[in-house]
Amino acid sequence: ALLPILNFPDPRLRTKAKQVEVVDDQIRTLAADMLETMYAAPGIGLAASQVDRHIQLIVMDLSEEKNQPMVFINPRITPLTEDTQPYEEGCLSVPQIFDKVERPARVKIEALDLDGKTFTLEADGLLAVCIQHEMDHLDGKLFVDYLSPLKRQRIREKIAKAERIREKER
Ligand SMILES: O=C(O)C[C@@H](Cc1ccccc1)C(=O)SCC(=O)c1ccccc1
Ligand SMILES: [Zn+2]
Repeated sequence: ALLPILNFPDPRLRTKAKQVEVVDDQIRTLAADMLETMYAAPGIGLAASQVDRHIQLIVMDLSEEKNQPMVFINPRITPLTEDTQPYEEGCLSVPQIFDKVERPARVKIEALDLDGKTFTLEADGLLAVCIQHEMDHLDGKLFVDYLSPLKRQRIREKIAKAERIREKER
């Protein structure tokens, strides 16, 4: 089922996600709903926090054909290098806004899969950028938090204006 995505500056996006205790059918159904919601947006990642479910669950699919879904449960990342790289990020919770964010260029990811089995993954490039962006969501952090206060204020005004226009059209 398609799930509603929370939009900045909704305070619920600032909630810290809790660990998943048991990987059961409820988690598997939520992961499937999150993938469906992500593909429909469209997006390449989605954290449970964005659909107002505050548990440590992330879905991603960086493939062109949108047929390589990845699921991370209780993910932990460790940077594999001090080198950082800038990347133009977007966010399904901050529509129409894109801006550069510096993040560690390579990371090691350790997480549970949908069978509850632990796996590790080394990531660089867009995979490293996206997993770190999603992990921030689970900590109640948004990519706009890395921008200047002035830019963040401008983004709030832009979103508020877009919402006023949508209200009028209704
Ligand atoms: O809000 C999210 O977590 C999803 C976000 C993930 C992300 C994208 C780019 C850099 C960092 C994190 C998005 O998917 S935004 C939409 C987007 O970037 C995109 C959409 C369609 C195709 C390719 C990219
Ligand atoms: Zn995001």
